[in-house]
Amino acid sequence: MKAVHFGAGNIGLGFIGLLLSRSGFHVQFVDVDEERVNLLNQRGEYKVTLANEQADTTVVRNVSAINGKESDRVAQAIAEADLVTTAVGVNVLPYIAETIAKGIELRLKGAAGPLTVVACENAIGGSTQLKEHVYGHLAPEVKERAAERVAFPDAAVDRIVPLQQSEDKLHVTVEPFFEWVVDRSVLPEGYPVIEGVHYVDKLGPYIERKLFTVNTGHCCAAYHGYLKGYSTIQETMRDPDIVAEIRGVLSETGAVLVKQYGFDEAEHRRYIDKIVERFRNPYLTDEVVRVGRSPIRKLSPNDRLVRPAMTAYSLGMEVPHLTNAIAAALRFDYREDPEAVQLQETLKEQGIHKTLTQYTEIPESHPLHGRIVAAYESLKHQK
Ligand SMILES: NC(=O)c1ccc[n+]([C@@H]2O[C@H](COP(=O)([O-])OP(=O)(O)OC[C@H]3O[C@@H](n4cnc5c(N)ncnc54)[C@H](O)[C@@H]3O)[C@@H](O)[C@H]2O)c1
Ligand SMILES: O=P(O)(O)OC[C@@H](O)[C@@H](O)[C@H](O)[C@H](O)CO
Repeated sequence: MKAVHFGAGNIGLGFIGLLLSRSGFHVQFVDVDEERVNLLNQRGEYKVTLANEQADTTVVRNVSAINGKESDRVAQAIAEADLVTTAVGVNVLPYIAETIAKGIELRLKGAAGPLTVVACENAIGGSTQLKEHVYGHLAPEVKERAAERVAFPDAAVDRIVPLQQSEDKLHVTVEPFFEWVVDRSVLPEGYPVIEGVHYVDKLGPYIERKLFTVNTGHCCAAYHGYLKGYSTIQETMRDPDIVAEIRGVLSETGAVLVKQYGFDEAEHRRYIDKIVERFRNPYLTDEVVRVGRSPIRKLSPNDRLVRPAMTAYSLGMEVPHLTNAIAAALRFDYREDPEAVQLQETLKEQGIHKTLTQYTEIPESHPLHGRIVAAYESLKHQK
Protein backbone atom coordinates (compact mmCIF):
# COMPACT_ATOMS: atom_id res chain seq x y z
CA MET A 1 0.00 0.00 0.00
CA LYS A 2 1.16 3.50 -0.78
CA ALA A 3 0.59 6.70 1.18
CA VAL A 4 1.51 10.25 0.22
CA HIS A 5 1.90 12.47 3.29
CA PHE A 6 2.22 16.27 3.02
CA GLY A 7 4.43 17.76 5.76
CA ALA A 8 7.51 15.94 7.07
CA GLY A 9 7.44 18.10 10.19
CA ASN A 10 6.93 17.24 13.83
CA ILE A 11 3.56 15.49 13.65
CA GLY A 12 4.17 14.17 10.13
CA LEU A 13 7.32 12.30 11.13
CA GLY A 14 6.52 11.72 14.79
CA PHE A 15 2.99 10.42 14.44
CA ILE A 16 1.39 10.05 11.00
CA GLY A 17 4.43 8.62 9.18
CA LEU A 18 5.13 6.28 12.09
CA LEU A 19 1.62 4.82 12.17
CA LEU A 20 1.35 4.54 8.40
CA SER A 21 4.70 2.77 8.09
CA ARG A 22 3.76 0.39 10.92
CA SER A 23 0.54 -0.42 9.08
CA GLY A 24 2.48 -1.53 6.02
CA PHE A 25 2.32 1.61 3.86
CA HIS A 26 5.27 2.90 1.90
CA VAL A 27 5.17 6.55 2.97
CA GLN A 28 6.17 9.21 0.47
CA PHE A 29 6.56 12.48 2.33
CA VAL A 30 6.02 15.73 0.45
CA ASP A 31 7.75 18.77 1.95
CA VAL A 32 9.25 22.07 0.84
CA ASP A 33 12.20 21.65 3.22
CA GLU A 34 14.82 20.43 0.76
CA GLU A 35 17.31 19.23 3.36
CA ARG A 36 14.72 17.01 5.01
CA VAL A 37 13.54 15.68 1.65
CA ASN A 38 17.12 14.77 0.70
CA LEU A 39 17.81 13.09 4.04
CA LEU A 40 14.64 11.00 3.81
CA ASN A 41 15.64 9.81 0.35
CA GLN A 42 19.24 9.09 1.33
CA ARG A 43 18.35 7.09 4.42
CA GLY A 44 14.88 5.69 3.68
CA GLU A 45 14.28 5.67 7.45
CA TYR A 46 14.28 7.86 10.56
CA LYS A 47 14.05 7.56 14.34
CA VAL A 48 11.20 8.40 16.71
CA THR A 49 11.97 8.56 20.45
CA LEU A 50 9.32 8.51 23.15
CA ALA A 51 9.53 11.17 25.85
CA ASN A 52 9.64 8.64 28.70
CA GLU A 53 12.25 7.48 31.22
CA GLN A 54 13.67 4.80 28.94
CA ALA A 55 13.59 7.07 25.85
CA ASP A 56 12.21 4.12 23.84
CA THR A 57 13.24 4.53 20.22
CA THR A 58 11.70 3.10 17.04
CA VAL A 59 13.12 3.17 13.53
CA VAL A 60 10.50 4.09 10.92
CA ARG A 61 11.33 2.33 7.66
CA ASN A 62 9.96 2.20 4.13
CA VAL A 63 9.86 5.97 3.60
CA SER A 64 10.94 8.36 0.86
CA ALA A 65 10.21 11.98 -0.07
CA ILE A 66 9.40 14.37 -2.90
CA ASN A 67 10.03 18.10 -2.92
CA GLY A 68 6.66 19.86 -2.84
CA LYS A 69 7.82 22.19 -5.61
CA GLU A 70 7.92 19.22 -8.00
CA SER A 71 4.19 19.35 -8.48
CA ASP A 72 4.06 16.87 -11.40
CA ARG A 73 5.94 14.20 -9.46
CA VAL A 74 3.70 14.69 -6.45
CA ALA A 75 0.59 14.46 -8.65
CA GLN A 76 1.88 11.21 -10.17
CA ALA A 77 2.48 9.79 -6.67
CA ILE A 78 -1.09 10.71 -5.69
CA ALA A 79 -2.41 9.06 -8.85
CA GLU A 80 -0.80 5.80 -7.67
CA ALA A 81 -1.49 6.05 -3.91
CA ASP A 82 -4.15 4.44 -1.69
CA LEU A 83 -4.07 7.20 0.89
CA VAL A 84 -3.16 10.89 1.07
CA THR A 85 -2.64 12.55 4.46
CA THR A 86 -1.57 16.05 5.45
CA ALA A 87 -0.02 17.73 8.51
CA VAL A 88 1.13 21.08 7.15
CA GLY A 89 -1.05 23.49 9.15
CA VAL A 90 -4.65 24.31 8.25
CA ASN A 91 -3.59 27.63 6.69
CA VAL A 92 -1.32 25.80 4.23
CA LEU A 93 -4.09 23.56 2.87
CA PRO A 94 -5.05 26.03 0.08
CA TYR A 95 -1.46 25.91 -1.20
CA ILE A 96 -1.28 22.13 -1.60
CA ALA A 97 -4.81 21.79 -3.00
CA GLU A 98 -3.90 22.37 -6.65
CA THR A 99 -1.32 19.57 -6.67
CA ILE A 100 -3.78 17.21 -4.98
CA ALA A 101 -6.39 18.15 -7.61
CA LYS A 102 -3.86 17.41 -10.36
CA GLY A 103 -3.15 14.02 -8.79
CA ILE A 104 -6.86 13.21 -8.57
CA GLU A 105 -7.43 14.21 -12.18
CA LEU A 106 -4.56 12.02 -13.33
CA ARG A 107 -5.79 9.16 -11.19
CA LEU A 108 -9.33 9.35 -12.56
CA LYS A 109 -7.97 8.97 -16.12
CA GLY A 110 -6.67 5.52 -15.19
CA ALA A 111 -8.12 2.49 -13.46
CA ALA A 112 -6.86 3.18 -9.93
CA GLY A 113 -9.21 2.33 -7.05
CA PRO A 114 -10.79 4.69 -4.54
CA LEU A 115 -8.64 7.23 -2.73
CA THR A 116 -8.87 8.46 0.87
CA VAL A 117 -7.61 11.94 1.76
CA VAL A 118 -7.24 12.81 5.46
CA ALA A 119 -6.17 16.23 6.73
CA CYS A 120 -4.54 15.73 10.14
CA GLU A 121 -4.67 19.35 11.25
CA ASN A 122 -5.92 20.99 14.44
CA ALA A 123 -9.19 22.26 13.05
CA ILE A 124 -12.85 21.40 12.88
CA GLY A 125 -13.58 19.83 9.50
CA GLY A 126 -9.98 19.93 8.22
CA SER A 127 -10.51 17.35 5.45
CA THR A 128 -13.79 19.03 4.45
CA GLN A 129 -11.91 22.32 4.11
CA LEU A 130 -9.22 20.60 2.04
CA LYS A 131 -11.90 19.06 -0.17
CA GLU A 132 -13.35 22.50 -0.88
CA HIS A 133 -9.92 23.85 -1.85
CA VAL A 134 -9.23 20.80 -4.06
CA TYR A 135 -12.65 20.96 -5.74
CA GLY A 136 -11.94 24.60 -6.54
CA HIS A 137 -9.30 23.30 -8.96
CA LEU A 138 -11.40 20.53 -10.60
CA ALA A 139 -13.52 20.82 -13.74
CA PRO A 140 -17.27 20.06 -13.16
CA GLU A 141 -17.15 16.62 -14.84
CA VAL A 142 -14.06 15.64 -12.84
CA LYS A 143 -15.77 16.76 -9.62
CA GLU A 144 -18.64 14.37 -10.32
CA ARG A 145 -16.30 11.43 -10.77
CA ALA A 146 -14.18 12.48 -7.80
CA ALA A 147 -17.28 12.51 -5.62
CA GLU A 148 -17.67 8.78 -6.31
CA ARG A 149 -14.02 7.78 -5.99
CA VAL A 150 -12.32 10.12 -3.50
CA ALA A 151 -13.29 10.35 0.19
CA PHE A 152 -12.24 13.20 2.49
CA PRO A 153 -13.00 11.95 6.02
CA ASP A 154 -12.48 14.49 8.80
CA ALA A 155 -10.13 13.51 11.60
CA ALA A 156 -8.82 14.43 15.04
CA VAL A 157 -5.14 13.87 15.83
CA ASP A 158 -3.61 14.10 19.26
CA ARG A 159 0.05 13.68 20.20
CA ILE A 160 2.28 16.44 21.59
CA VAL A 161 5.32 16.80 19.37
CA PRO A 162 7.45 19.81 20.37
CA LEU A 163 10.03 21.69 18.33
CA GLN A 164 12.95 19.29 18.01
CA GLN A 165 16.31 19.71 19.67
CA SER A 166 18.25 16.93 17.97
CA GLU A 167 20.96 17.85 15.48
CA ASP A 168 19.60 15.11 13.26
CA LYS A 169 16.80 16.80 11.28
CA LEU A 170 14.91 13.53 11.00
CA HIS A 171 15.05 12.45 14.63
CA VAL A 172 11.86 13.37 16.50
CA THR A 173 10.93 13.05 20.17
CA VAL A 174 7.22 12.64 20.88
CA GLU A 175 5.06 12.12 23.95
CA PRO A 176 4.00 8.47 24.47
CA PHE A 177 0.25 9.24 24.28
CA PHE A 178 -1.51 9.31 20.92
CA GLU A 179 -5.02 9.35 19.55
CA TRP A 180 -6.08 9.50 15.89
CA VAL A 181 -9.81 9.41 15.21
CA VAL A 182 -11.23 9.25 11.67
CA ASP A 183 -14.81 9.66 10.43
CA ARG A 184 -15.61 6.36 8.73
CA SER A 185 -19.10 7.44 7.63
CA VAL A 186 -17.78 8.78 4.30
CA LEU A 187 -15.31 5.96 3.64
CA PRO A 188 -15.95 3.43 0.87
CA GLU A 189 -15.99 -0.31 1.54
CA GLY A 190 -12.53 -1.81 1.73
CA TYR A 191 -10.85 1.48 2.69
CA PRO A 192 -7.18 1.18 3.70
CA VAL A 193 -7.13 0.53 7.44
CA ILE A 194 -4.47 2.28 9.50
CA GLU A 195 -3.54 0.35 12.64
CA GLY A 196 -3.98 2.46 15.76
CA VAL A 197 -6.67 4.69 14.22
CA HIS A 198 -10.05 4.78 15.91
CA TYR A 199 -12.76 4.87 13.21
CA VAL A 200 -16.05 6.43 14.30
CA ASP A 201 -19.40 7.17 12.68
CA LYS A 202 -19.64 10.69 14.09
CA LEU A 203 -16.46 12.71 14.49
CA GLY A 204 -17.95 15.95 15.90
CA PRO A 205 -17.75 15.08 19.60
CA TYR A 206 -14.19 13.73 19.26
CA ILE A 207 -12.67 16.68 17.41
CA GLU A 208 -14.42 19.19 19.67
CA ARG A 209 -13.41 17.33 22.83
CA LYS A 210 -9.80 17.25 21.62
CA LEU A 211 -9.59 20.82 20.32
CA PHE A 212 -11.51 22.39 23.22
CA THR A 213 -9.65 20.46 25.91
CA VAL A 214 -6.08 19.64 24.80
CA ASN A 215 -5.66 22.71 22.59
CA THR A 216 -7.68 25.19 24.65
CA GLY A 217 -5.77 24.21 27.79
CA HIS A 218 -2.47 24.17 25.91
CA CYS A 219 -2.81 27.68 24.43
CA CYS A 220 -4.06 29.00 27.78
CA ALA A 221 -0.79 27.70 29.31
CA ALA A 222 1.22 29.18 26.44
CA TYR A 223 -0.30 32.68 26.45
CA HIS A 224 -0.30 33.12 30.24
CA GLY A 225 3.15 31.51 30.44
CA TYR A 226 4.49 33.85 27.76
CA LEU A 227 3.21 36.90 29.65
CA LYS A 228 4.96 35.70 32.80
CA GLY A 229 8.24 35.22 30.92
CA TYR A 230 8.35 31.41 30.95
CA SER A 231 9.97 29.67 27.97
CA THR A 232 8.39 26.25 28.13
CA ILE A 233 5.04 24.69 28.93
CA GLN A 234 6.81 22.53 31.52
CA GLU A 235 8.03 25.66 33.40
CA THR A 236 4.59 27.22 33.06
CA MET A 237 2.97 24.16 34.61
CA ARG A 238 4.95 24.79 37.82
CA ASP A 239 3.08 28.10 38.31
CA PRO A 240 -0.02 27.39 40.45
CA ASP A 241 -1.84 30.54 39.25
CA ILE A 242 -1.52 29.48 35.62
CA VAL A 243 -2.54 25.90 36.42
CA ALA A 244 -5.65 27.39 38.07
CA GLU A 245 -6.38 29.35 34.85
CA ILE A 246 -5.92 26.17 32.78
CA ARG A 247 -8.20 24.17 35.07
CA GLY A 248 -10.64 27.08 34.87
CA VAL A 249 -10.82 27.11 31.06
CA LEU A 250 -11.09 23.34 31.02
CA SER A 251 -14.01 23.37 33.41
CA GLU A 252 -15.70 25.96 31.17
CA THR A 253 -15.14 24.03 27.93
CA GLY A 254 -15.93 20.79 29.79
CA ALA A 255 -19.34 22.12 30.84
CA VAL A 256 -20.10 22.93 27.18
CA LEU A 257 -18.91 19.53 25.93
CA VAL A 258 -20.84 17.62 28.59
CA LYS A 259 -23.99 19.62 27.82
CA GLN A 260 -23.69 19.40 24.03
CA TYR A 261 -22.49 15.83 23.61
CA GLY A 262 -23.56 14.14 26.83
CA PHE A 263 -20.04 13.08 27.84
CA ASP A 264 -20.00 11.48 31.29
CA GLU A 265 -18.88 14.20 33.74
CA ALA A 266 -16.59 12.01 35.83
CA GLU A 267 -14.99 10.53 32.73
CA HIS A 268 -14.46 14.02 31.30
CA ARG A 269 -12.78 15.11 34.56
CA ARG A 270 -10.37 12.16 34.20
CA TYR A 271 -9.73 13.17 30.56
CA ILE A 272 -8.84 16.69 31.79
CA ASP A 273 -6.55 15.35 34.56
CA LYS A 274 -4.70 13.19 32.07
CA ILE A 275 -4.19 16.16 29.75
CA VAL A 276 -2.84 18.35 32.55
CA GLU A 277 -0.35 15.56 33.35
CA ARG A 278 0.62 15.36 29.66
CA PHE A 279 1.43 19.10 29.69
CA ARG A 280 3.71 18.46 32.71
CA ASN A 281 5.67 15.60 31.06
CA PRO A 282 9.21 16.25 32.39
CA TYR A 283 10.79 14.41 29.44
CA LEU A 284 9.43 17.00 26.99
CA THR A 285 10.66 20.54 26.37
CA ASP A 286 7.80 22.27 24.61
CA GLU A 287 8.27 25.99 23.97
CA VAL A 288 5.44 28.39 24.77
CA VAL A 289 6.02 30.13 21.43
CA ARG A 290 5.30 26.88 19.54
CA VAL A 291 2.12 26.22 21.47
CA GLY A 292 0.99 29.85 21.14
CA ARG A 293 1.98 30.09 17.44
CA SER A 294 -0.40 31.68 14.94
CA PRO A 295 -2.56 33.64 17.43
CA ILE A 296 -4.84 34.94 14.65
CA ARG A 297 -5.74 31.35 13.74
CA LYS A 298 -6.23 30.50 17.39
CA LEU A 299 -8.47 33.57 17.91
CA SER A 300 -10.62 32.80 14.88
CA PRO A 301 -14.36 32.16 15.46
CA ASN A 302 -14.27 28.37 15.03
CA ASP A 303 -11.08 27.68 16.90
CA ARG A 304 -10.22 26.62 20.47
CA LEU A 305 -10.93 29.86 22.35
CA VAL A 306 -13.76 31.80 20.77
CA ARG A 307 -16.02 28.96 19.70
CA PRO A 308 -16.34 27.35 23.16
CA ALA A 309 -16.61 30.80 24.78
CA MET A 310 -19.45 31.86 22.47
CA THR A 311 -21.23 28.51 22.77
CA ALA A 312 -20.96 28.62 26.57
CA TYR A 313 -22.33 32.15 26.59
CA SER A 314 -25.26 31.15 24.41
CA LEU A 315 -26.00 28.33 26.88
CA GLY A 316 -26.07 30.80 29.76
CA MET A 317 -22.69 29.76 31.22
CA GLU A 318 -20.10 32.19 32.57
CA VAL A 319 -16.62 32.04 30.99
CA PRO A 320 -14.20 34.23 33.02
CA HIS A 321 -11.20 31.98 32.34
CA LEU A 322 -11.78 31.74 28.58
CA THR A 323 -12.17 35.52 28.61
CA ASN A 324 -8.73 35.81 30.29
CA ALA A 325 -7.17 33.36 27.84
CA ILE A 326 -8.51 35.33 24.84
CA ALA A 327 -7.14 38.52 26.39
CA ALA A 328 -3.74 36.85 26.94
CA ALA A 329 -3.73 35.66 23.30
CA LEU A 330 -4.23 39.28 22.21
CA ARG A 331 -1.11 40.19 24.21
CA PHE A 332 1.06 37.56 22.46
CA ASP A 333 3.68 39.76 20.79
CA TYR A 334 6.40 37.27 19.89
CA ARG A 335 8.33 39.00 17.12
CA GLU A 336 9.24 35.87 15.18
CA ASP A 337 5.65 34.80 14.73
CA PRO A 338 4.21 36.56 11.64
CA GLU A 339 0.63 36.34 12.95
CA ALA A 340 1.67 37.78 16.33
CA VAL A 341 3.34 40.66 14.49
CA GLN A 342 0.23 41.26 12.36
CA LEU A 343 -2.01 41.09 15.42
CA GLN A 344 0.09 43.64 17.32
CA GLU A 345 0.16 45.95 14.30
CA THR A 346 -3.62 45.79 14.01
CA LEU A 347 -3.95 46.53 17.73
CA LYS A 348 -1.70 49.55 17.35
CA GLU A 349 -3.47 50.87 14.27
CA GLN A 350 -7.11 49.96 15.01
CA GLY A 351 -7.28 49.69 18.79
CA ILE A 352 -8.54 46.79 20.87
CA HIS A 353 -12.28 46.97 20.00
CA LYS A 354 -11.87 46.82 16.23
CA THR A 355 -9.06 44.27 16.41
CA LEU A 356 -11.10 41.98 18.64
CA THR A 357 -14.06 42.11 16.27
CA GLN A 358 -11.89 41.71 13.19
CA TYR A 359 -10.24 38.47 14.32
CA THR A 360 -12.86 36.88 16.59
CA GLU A 361 -16.03 38.18 14.93
CA ILE A 362 -17.38 39.01 18.40
CA PRO A 363 -19.29 42.26 17.80
CA GLU A 364 -18.89 45.25 20.13
CA SER A 365 -22.50 44.80 21.17
CA HIS A 366 -21.86 41.30 22.56
CA PRO A 367 -21.40 41.20 26.36
CA LEU A 368 -18.26 39.04 26.03
CA HIS A 369 -16.60 41.75 23.93
CA GLY A 370 -16.49 44.24 26.81
CA ARG A 371 -15.32 41.58 29.27
CA ILE A 372 -12.44 40.52 27.02
CA VAL A 373 -11.41 44.15 26.58
CA ALA A 374 -11.46 44.67 30.36
CA ALA A 375 -9.32 41.53 30.85
CA TYR A 376 -6.96 42.70 28.10
CA GLU A 377 -6.53 46.13 29.75
CA SER A 378 -5.71 44.53 33.08
CA LEU A 379 -3.18 42.03 31.69
CA LYS A 380 0.43 43.10 31.43
CA HIS A 381 3.73 41.47 30.66
CA GLN A 382 5.32 40.39 33.92
CA LYS A 383 8.80 39.66 32.53
N1 LIG B 1 3.07 19.19 16.85
C1 LIG B 1 1.99 18.77 17.47
O1 LIG B 1 2.01 18.53 18.69
C2 LIG B 1 0.70 18.57 16.72
C3 LIG B 1 -0.23 17.64 17.23
C4 LIG B 1 -1.45 17.47 16.57
C5 LIG B 1 -1.71 18.17 15.42
N2 LIG B 1 -0.78 19.05 14.95
C6 LIG B 1 -1.12 19.76 13.70
O2 LIG B 1 -0.33 19.21 12.66
C7 LIG B 1 -0.02 20.22 11.71
C8 LIG B 1 1.49 20.34 11.56
O3 LIG B 1 2.05 20.68 12.81
P1 LIG B 1 3.58 20.41 13.15
O4 LIG B 1 3.74 20.69 14.59
O5 LIG B 1 3.99 19.10 12.62
O6 LIG B 1 4.26 21.58 12.30
P2 LIG B 1 5.68 21.59 11.60
O7 LIG B 1 5.97 23.00 11.27
O8 LIG B 1 6.67 20.83 12.42
O9 LIG B 1 5.45 20.77 10.26
C9 LIG B 1 4.82 21.27 9.12
C10 LIG B 1 5.60 20.79 7.90
O10 LIG B 1 4.89 21.17 6.74
C11 LIG B 1 5.84 21.57 5.78
N3 LIG B 1 5.18 22.42 4.77
C12 LIG B 1 4.85 23.73 4.85
N4 LIG B 1 4.30 24.14 3.69
C13 LIG B 1 4.28 23.07 2.87
C14 LIG B 1 3.84 22.85 1.54
N5 LIG B 1 3.31 23.84 0.82
N6 LIG B 1 3.98 21.62 1.01
C15 LIG B 1 4.51 20.61 1.73
N7 LIG B 1 4.95 20.75 3.01
C16 LIG B 1 4.84 21.96 3.55
C17 LIG B 1 6.90 22.31 6.58
O11 LIG B 1 8.12 22.43 5.86
C18 LIG B 1 7.01 21.42 7.80
O12 LIG B 1 7.98 20.41 7.63
C19 LIG B 1 -0.70 21.50 12.24
O13 LIG B 1 -1.98 21.63 11.69
C20 LIG B 1 -0.81 21.23 13.73
O14 LIG B 1 -1.86 21.95 14.32
C21 LIG B 1 0.41 19.26 15.56
O1 LIG C 1 -0.60 22.97 16.44
P1 LIG C 1 -1.38 24.19 16.89
O2 LIG C 1 -0.66 25.45 16.62
O3 LIG C 1 -2.80 24.16 16.43
O4 LIG C 1 -1.48 24.06 18.48
C1 LIG C 1 -0.30 23.98 19.26
C2 LIG C 1 -0.37 22.79 20.20
O5 LIG C 1 -1.42 22.99 21.11
C3 LIG C 1 -0.61 21.50 19.43
O6 LIG C 1 0.32 21.31 18.41
C4 LIG C 1 -0.60 20.28 20.38
O7 LIG C 1 0.70 19.97 20.76
C5 LIG C 1 -1.27 19.09 19.73
O8 LIG C 1 -2.49 19.45 19.18
C6 LIG C 1 -1.43 17.93 20.67
O9 LIG C 1 -2.21 16.95 20.06
